[in-house]
Amino acid sequence: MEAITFVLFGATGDLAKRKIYPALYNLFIDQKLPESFSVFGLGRRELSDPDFQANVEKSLRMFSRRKVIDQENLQKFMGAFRYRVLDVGHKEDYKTLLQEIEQQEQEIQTKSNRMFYLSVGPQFFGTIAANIQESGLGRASGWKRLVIEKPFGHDLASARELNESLSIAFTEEEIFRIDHYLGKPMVQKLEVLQNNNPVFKALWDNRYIANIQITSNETVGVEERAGYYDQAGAVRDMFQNHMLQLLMMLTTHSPNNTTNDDVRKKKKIVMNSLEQLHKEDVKSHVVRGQYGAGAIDGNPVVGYTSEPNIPEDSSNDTFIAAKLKIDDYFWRGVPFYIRTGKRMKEKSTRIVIEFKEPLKKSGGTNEENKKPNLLVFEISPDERISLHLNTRDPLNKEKIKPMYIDFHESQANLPEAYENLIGDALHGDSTFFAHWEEVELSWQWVQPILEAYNENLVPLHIYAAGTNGPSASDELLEQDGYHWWFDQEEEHRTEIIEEDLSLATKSPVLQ
Ligand SMILES: NC(=O)C1=CN([C@@H]2O[C@H](COP(=O)(O)OP(=O)(O)OC[C@H]3O[C@@H](n4cnc5c(N)ncnc54)[C@H](OP(=O)(O)O)[C@@H]3O)[C@@H](O)[C@H]2O)C=CC1
Ligand SMILES: O=C1O[C@H](COP(=O)(O)O)[C@@H](O)[C@H](O)[C@H]1O
Repeated sequence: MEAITFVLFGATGDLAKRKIYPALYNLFIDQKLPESFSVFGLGRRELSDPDFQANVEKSLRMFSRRKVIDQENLQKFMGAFRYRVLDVGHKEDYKTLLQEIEQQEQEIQTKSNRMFYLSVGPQFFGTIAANIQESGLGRASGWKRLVIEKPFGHDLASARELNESLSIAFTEEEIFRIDHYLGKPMVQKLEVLQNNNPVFKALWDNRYIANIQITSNETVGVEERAGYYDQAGAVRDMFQNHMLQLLMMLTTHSPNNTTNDDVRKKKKIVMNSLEQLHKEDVKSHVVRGQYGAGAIDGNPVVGYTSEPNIPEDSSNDTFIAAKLKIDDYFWRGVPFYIRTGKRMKEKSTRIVIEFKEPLKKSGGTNEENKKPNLLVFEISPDERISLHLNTRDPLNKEKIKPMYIDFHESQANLPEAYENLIGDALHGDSTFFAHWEEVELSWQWVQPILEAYNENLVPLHIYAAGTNGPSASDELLEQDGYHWWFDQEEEHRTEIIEEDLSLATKSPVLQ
């Protein structure tokens, strides 16, 4: 791999500490960084190189999935890090930085490949891009790339404006928009699972699928992010990006051996086929919620408007459930229910595919226990694929008994989302990054919801912390004859797992 200079804006920030340094370290240990790799960390505060390196080491010890034990490797890794003061608005800071970077590139006599990672607030993106361009930092003799974090805009208009400002200095191929859900190992498997397993591929459409449910529930509240979150809400923080990306990754129908361009094209097709909501329809398709006081794991927690720095009269959304439809050959008629919320009963990100029930009653069997077939992708906190089937109860031949086929991979050895994504960006592979057209189409779909919220056309349901959200979200499915799977059925499911462990040798297991 060619030499790379990694220029990190926001090197003293929370994201760098919790995600970026551990990801780089794990890539280094896995020998996925080039031999010649240097990091210029940037921020306004004064820091010496040794102090900066000590901070990086602290972050590895706190947040890396691998224990830092090998001193020799650690010293080698640390040797790549230096820190420079740069205020994003000070043009002369960029010039000084350019001189330093050029000097170093000359020392190792290599082509200049520069990756600019903007781990700073989005209000700085445009200024930084312009200054990179103006200072000459963007004139690399090799490649240059820009990695940016969400939020990408506040609505459709601001996202477009932001994109224009980045285009001054970077082409679309050079921009890598991070959506960390796309880096999650299970999400990266969805397309491969579909394409390489005829049993899945054959069933992947409206002939066999009754509905699809995509959930990302969290138990945490707003935490220390009041300033950002009270302006964003669940719709911007999670739905417009992560949730719609999950929908795209699940529903694309791609040929085998797809290139990243194919994946992006297919995702765009899905977004273009989404039935557009009008502001007036939002109320019947979207449930808006905000958590009130309640309990998480038995511990009392305050409601959203009593959280520090949240205005008492805030009508910000901390929960959203929506019903979507994709009007294309494969998905016409299949409802997609998507929800995400804070201060929910459990932390769980999962996709549940509920299959249709075309089979006639099998003669003589008591079908009271019969359940629809379900295919479940658990994305986090654990990774698991499970298939729910019906079989004969060996103890009572007249009865149907649910059976559960389960594949579980230990998270411990899996790379983290940021590791996957930063590794891909260093290699120039943009498959698991959000293309501008997807981002624009996502904002376009969400825009009527933002407007309806703004004009108070959608009621704000207060739900108790530690529950499954407002009952209106259950009604969204009930009116179509469905329910959210696993909200009420936790015990039932645990029971099945335990029972099936005893049958493990008899049951087929997806491995
Ligand atoms: N933290 C997280 O988990 C996540 C964060 N993000 C996004 O990542 C970005 C960074 O977030 P986070 O690390 O939490 O933010 P922090 O507030 O923790 O860090 C902000 C960083 O920006 C630097 N900075 C601020 N103003 C300037 C300036 N004028 N010139 C130069 N540097 C400046 C700060 O350095 P200094 O004070 O030294 O100038 C600091 O390093 C944001 O866009 C956020 O939305 C996205 C997903 C998750
Ligand atoms: O991007 C964000 O994601 C996290 C949830 O991520 P997960 O990987 O833990 O599911 C969320 O807490 C945060 O509000 C949001 O900005």
